[in-house]
Amino acid sequence: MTRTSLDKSRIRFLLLEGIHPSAVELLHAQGYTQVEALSGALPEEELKAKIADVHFLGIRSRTQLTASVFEAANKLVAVGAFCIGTNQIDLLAASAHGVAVFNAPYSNTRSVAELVLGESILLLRGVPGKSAAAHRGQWLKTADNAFEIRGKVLGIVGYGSIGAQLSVLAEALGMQVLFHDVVTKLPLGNARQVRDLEELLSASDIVSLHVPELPSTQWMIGARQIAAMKPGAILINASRGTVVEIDALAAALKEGRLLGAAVDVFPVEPRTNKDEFVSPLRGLDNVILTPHIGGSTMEAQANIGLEVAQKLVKYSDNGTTTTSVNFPEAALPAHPGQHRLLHVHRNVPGVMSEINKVFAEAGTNICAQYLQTRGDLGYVVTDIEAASSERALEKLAQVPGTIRSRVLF
Ligand SMILES: NC(=O)c1ccc[n+]([C@@H]2O[C@H](COP(=O)([O-])OP(=O)(O)OC[C@H]3O[C@@H](n4cnc5c(N)ncnc54)[C@H](O)[C@@H]3O)[C@@H](O)[C@H]2O)c1
Ligand SMILES: O=C(O)[C@H](O)COP(=O)(O)O
Repeated sequence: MTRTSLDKSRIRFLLLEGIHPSAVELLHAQGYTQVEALSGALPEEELKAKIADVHFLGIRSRTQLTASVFEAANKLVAVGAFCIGTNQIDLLAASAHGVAVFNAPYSNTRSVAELVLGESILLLRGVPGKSAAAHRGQWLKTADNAFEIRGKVLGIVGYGSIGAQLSVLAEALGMQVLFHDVVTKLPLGNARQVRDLEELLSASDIVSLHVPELPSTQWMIGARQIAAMKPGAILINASRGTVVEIDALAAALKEGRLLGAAVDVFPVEPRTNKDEFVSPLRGLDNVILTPHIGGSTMEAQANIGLEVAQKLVKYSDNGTTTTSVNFPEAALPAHPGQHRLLHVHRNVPGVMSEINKVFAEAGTNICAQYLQTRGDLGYVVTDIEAASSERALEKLAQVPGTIRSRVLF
């Protein structure tokens, strides 16, 4: 088993938001025994108090990692987002504190696409309303406003991992797929990229949103865009709650301008399963409301638990940062018999020469050295003989521009 400078039994992991037990099992199997796993997200002040002693933090979409949280996280080495989205993390603050962030970019793609397709079929048949009525004792047997999915036009906004997967599944059911993306994308199957959002909205029977939370996607579907949709169309949002103006959607549904909607993500979501869900969409029978469970399947969660825990272990054990969302990416080999110095610094001229001066002045022989940069961040990894590492680490920490340094052996 690889060792780290800090004994593994002293490295503390905090996992929030009900991360799948596969993560804990993997961490234990790799020798990390100090793992605390909690079921919900923590309010900022509680999180700040708790994070002070934590080396690795695991979260999902609910935990807000603000600059102020990173300020309080003196020992934090890395964050694992056990999900796709990383909009809940201030990535600039993470980088400024030398904290690497990892996520699971593909593990729940299929789960979201399947949910959206299922909801599309149910909404086209008016099932949510008919089911709600049946629960109240009403028998709404009618073909009015009930349609097959075959031949309908699906408009996908954001043709990334989820949008593209949905496109393939939808075509298998006989749908015609249009998509809008800010990037020109190779269409899969017979899908077609349209000129702009307006064209997609006016041509689609179902519009499904799959964009990340960004300043450019905030409230991108408001009253004007909903008015541009076909009368009787369906809107599905399983992306982020800030993408749709929820009051405008509620108004269109109440007025019967849309046939229905399915919403999985909300501008404000309860922090835990014990908190109340409040939304203007509550009580509308033609709306499927789900508690942000697009990616919540046993398959996806078990895979995500393993994938992200593995990334954290690799970074902890040997410094590898492959697929990090904010760090320079370095795929590092093993370093048997040598000590490995990891140095995170501001990417400005002169830092590398200062670092190598430290080794030259101490007469330290460098066995291997790897450098990667990304934006303002530089990451240099140097393997040296064991005898010189303690002194070298001390000196490296004093190099101007240093953000963080540690040693692995
Ligand atoms: N409901 C859930 O449980 C759940 C699960 C997984 C992901 N998500 C959300 O879904 C989002 C999409 O996931 P993904 O894996 O497909 O991401 P992705 O990065 O693979 O794809 C996003 C696509 O959106 C496009 N895009 C960005 N800005 C756009 C804009 N203004 N207009 C049009 N297109 C734009 C990008 O170019 C990209 O092709 C995630 O960021 C996350 O927020 C939700
Ligand atoms: O970004 C994601 O992967 C989804 O929003 C799922 O988030 P969750 O892990 O909090 O369910």
